Amino acid sequence: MSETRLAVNAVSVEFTGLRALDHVSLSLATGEVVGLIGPNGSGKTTLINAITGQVKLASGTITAGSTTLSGLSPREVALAGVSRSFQIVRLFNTMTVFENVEAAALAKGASRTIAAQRTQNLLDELGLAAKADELGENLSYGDKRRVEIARALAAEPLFLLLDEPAAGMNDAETEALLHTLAELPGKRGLGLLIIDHDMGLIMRLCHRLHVLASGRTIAEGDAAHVRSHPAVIEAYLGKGAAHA
Ligand SMILES: Nc1ncnc2c1ncn2[C@@H]1O[C@H](COP(=O)(O)OP(=O)(O)OP(=O)(O)O)[C@@H](O)[C@H]1O
Repeated sequence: MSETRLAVNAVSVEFTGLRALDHVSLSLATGEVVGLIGPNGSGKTTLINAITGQVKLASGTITAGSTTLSGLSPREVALAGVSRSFQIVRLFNTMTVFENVEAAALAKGASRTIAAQRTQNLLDELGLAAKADELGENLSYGDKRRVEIARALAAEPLFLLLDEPAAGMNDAETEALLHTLAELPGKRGLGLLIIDHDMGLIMRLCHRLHVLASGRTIAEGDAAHVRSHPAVIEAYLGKGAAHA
C-alpha cells in the first residue's frame, strides 16, 4: 500500500486575544502512530480542531495526500478521509451501539448491506459485539469511548485523530484499548494521531511524539529524545527543572 501523508504546515489559530497555535507543523503518514502531548491549554485539541475544520486557520495550510483540507467544512474533511473522536464523547444516546456505528458508515455513503457488515466487523474488533443492542445512554464510560472509536472507524478513514481516548478508563480498559489501537495502523493502513495525558499509554503506543507548549512546537521525535529534552522537562515541571 502506498503511503499518504497528513501535513500540517505552519498553522496558526487565533481566538480573541489569544494565539492558540503559532506556526505549528506536523506530519503523519499512513501506518504511523504519533502522540500529540503537552501541558493543559497548550493547543492539542485546537490542532485537531484545525485539521478537522472545526476552527478556522489564521494562517498555514493542511493537506492529506493531494487534497487541501484547510478551508473545508468538518463534513468535507471527514469525507476526505480524516475521522476524529472528541474529548467529551458524542454518541446518540437513544440509539443502540449497532445503530450508532451503522449511522456513521451510512453517513460516509456505504449501502445498508455494507454498513451493517462493516458495523458487525467493527463491533467484533473493538470487543463490543455483546453490547450491540444496548442503548448509548446505558453504556459504561469505557464502552462509550470504544463506540466512539468504532464510529470514527466506520467511515474507513485514512487518518484517525483521537482526543484523550483513555480518559476516565480504568487500567484494564486502558490496556485493552492500547492493544486495539496498536493494531489499527497495520491492520487498516491508517495513520493515528493521539492526544492523551496517560504517558504510559502514549510511550508504549506511539512511534513518534510531537510536543506543544503555549501553542508552539517545543520538541518532536522518539520517546527517548522527547523525554530528555530540556524544553519538555521545563514545560511539564516548571522553570529550572531542566537544570535541576
Ligand atoms: N473556542 C475557543 N475560544 C477561545 N479560546 C479557546 C477556544 N478553544 C480553546 N481555547 C483556548 O486555546 C488554548 C488551547 O486550548 P486547547 O484546548 O487546544 O488545549 P489542550 O492542549 O488541548 O488542553 P487540555 O490538555 O487541557 O485539553 C487554551 O488557552 C484555551 O483556553
